[in-house]
Amino acid sequence: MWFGPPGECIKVKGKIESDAKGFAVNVGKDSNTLLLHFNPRFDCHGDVNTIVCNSKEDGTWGEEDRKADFPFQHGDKIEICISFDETEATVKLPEAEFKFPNRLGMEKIQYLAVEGDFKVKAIKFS
Ligand SMILES: CCCO[C@@H]1O[C@H](CO)[C@@H](O[C@@H]2O[C@H](CO)[C@H](O)[C@H](OCc3cn(Cc4ccccc4)nn3)[C@H]2O)[C@H](O)[C@H]1NC(C)=O
Repeated sequence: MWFGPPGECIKVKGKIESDAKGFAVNVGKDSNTLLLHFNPRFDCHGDVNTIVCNSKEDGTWGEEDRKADFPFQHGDKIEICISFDETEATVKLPEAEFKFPNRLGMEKIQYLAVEGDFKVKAIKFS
């Protein structure tokens, strides 16, 4: 099942564990080819309260992009809305929005994975 860019968004609804160290939302072609690895870190890999974004091409990570804002707290129930076009991916949260370049020029995705300390409640393609 392919998911295309024109104005669609992937909504991931869930709850951040109360003792979360970090979680990640990955979208792309498969686990080795990611348009976006969106990885909020509460305390892991030496990062505290930092969102790390990256791409992955044939299994190789790209250049990390660390965001300034960290609009997450332990135990939060959130909805993350991911959309993208030929130039960039957009991650929309209730009070924040993050952009990440579409480095791979991906035009549609067929892979979504949520990992780490996040309890998925619902996933919606709209
Ligand atoms: C300072 C020299 C070493 O640099 C460090 O190199 C690490 C290894 O490449 C970087 O960590 C990796 O960053 C990647 C993004 O650039 C990914 O986040 C790598 O994690 C992949 C992954 C996901 N998961 C599942 C998961 C996800 C979230 C929570 C719990 C499990 N397990 N491993 C994560 O291991 C880490 O971000 C990087 N730190 C810096 C400051 O550059």
